Amino acid sequence: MSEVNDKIVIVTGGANGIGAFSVEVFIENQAKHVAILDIDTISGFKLEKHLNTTYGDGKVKFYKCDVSIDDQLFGAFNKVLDSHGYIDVVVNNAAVSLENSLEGIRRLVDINVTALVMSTLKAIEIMRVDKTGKGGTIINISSIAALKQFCPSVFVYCGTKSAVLQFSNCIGKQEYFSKTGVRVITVCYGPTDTDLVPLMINIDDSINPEIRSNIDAQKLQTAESAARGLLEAYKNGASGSTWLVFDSKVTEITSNIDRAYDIMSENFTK
Ligand SMILES: NC(=O)c1ccc[n+]([C@@H]2O[C@H](COP(=O)([O-])OP(=O)(O)OC[C@H]3O[C@@H](n4cnc5c(N)ncnc54)[C@H](O)[C@@H]3O)[C@@H](O)[C@H]2O)c1
Ligand SMILES: CCCCC[C@H](O)/C=C/C=C\C/C=C\C/C=C\CCCC(=O)O
Repeated sequence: MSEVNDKIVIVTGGANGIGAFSVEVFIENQAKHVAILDIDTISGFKLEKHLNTTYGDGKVKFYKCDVSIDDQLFGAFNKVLDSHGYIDVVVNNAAVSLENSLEGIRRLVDINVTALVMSTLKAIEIMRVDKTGKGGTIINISSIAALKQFCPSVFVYCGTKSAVLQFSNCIGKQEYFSKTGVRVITVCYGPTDTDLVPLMINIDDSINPEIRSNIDAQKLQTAESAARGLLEAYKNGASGSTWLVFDSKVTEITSNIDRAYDIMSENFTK
């Protein structure tokens, strides 16, 4: 079981929603420090103040950072390293869902996929035991949207969450983990009550009413219960494992994913 005690943690998109509760759950469980990387300065500074008042000065620091801009992302990692000497855990949580313009779709892919890949690679570089690191954990946030073929839906958003799942599972494989000592775990949330869900809007306006009514019919778990599920995955997950946090219940679904890939590749020769 992996402990949170004394860990230096980064949470991207940690100013609101599930990310904000994830920050609190790590602090509550004795993390040494959590860095919030987010573009939302108002919520970020407010959360920093609230958590430092509740848990003690210096426990949390907000860094204004657009994760899709490499200089800002890597700059924030370097500041955390300069201040604390190490990074133990990175939760790649930042994402957007609004795909109602071509420009918005490009930004969505940049944030949901490219930034998450860059952050993962940077974190591995810092933490890998076969270089100068001492190991660590990366948790990449995917979704039920990667596990089911929703239609109509926000198709690009669903594609980005599948990319997160496949990338994280491949780079998290035991063969690579045994070299780097850096666990990569994927957490897929089910529908959760945050600002992201109302912003699921397709570029094809003709399908938006159906998307909306399908989503409105859903029971949403709370952002806090989603974050508590993340902690369970952190504590118990092996590298390359996948966890579903749906309706406030946490289930390891690694064997389902492996079975699905076995089926999809059954006619391929090795
Ligand atoms: N809410 C759900 O139903 C649900 C379900 C499955 C998966 N997820 C995933 O959970 C994660 C958290 O989502 P949420 O629902 O809490 O969303 P949210 O919109 O409440 O929070 C997202 C946070 O990311 C930040 N962010 C957006 N763009 C950024 C950027 N370029 N750089 C830095 N920060 C940025 C926002 O400012 C915000 O604080 C996402 O990866 C999302 O895809 C959410
Ligand atoms: C991302 C899926 C959007 C699906 C909308 C669609 O019309 C189908 C809905 C059918 C059932 C809805 C069940 C779950 C989806 C609702 C919200 C998912 C949030 C997932 C996420 O934010 O990643």
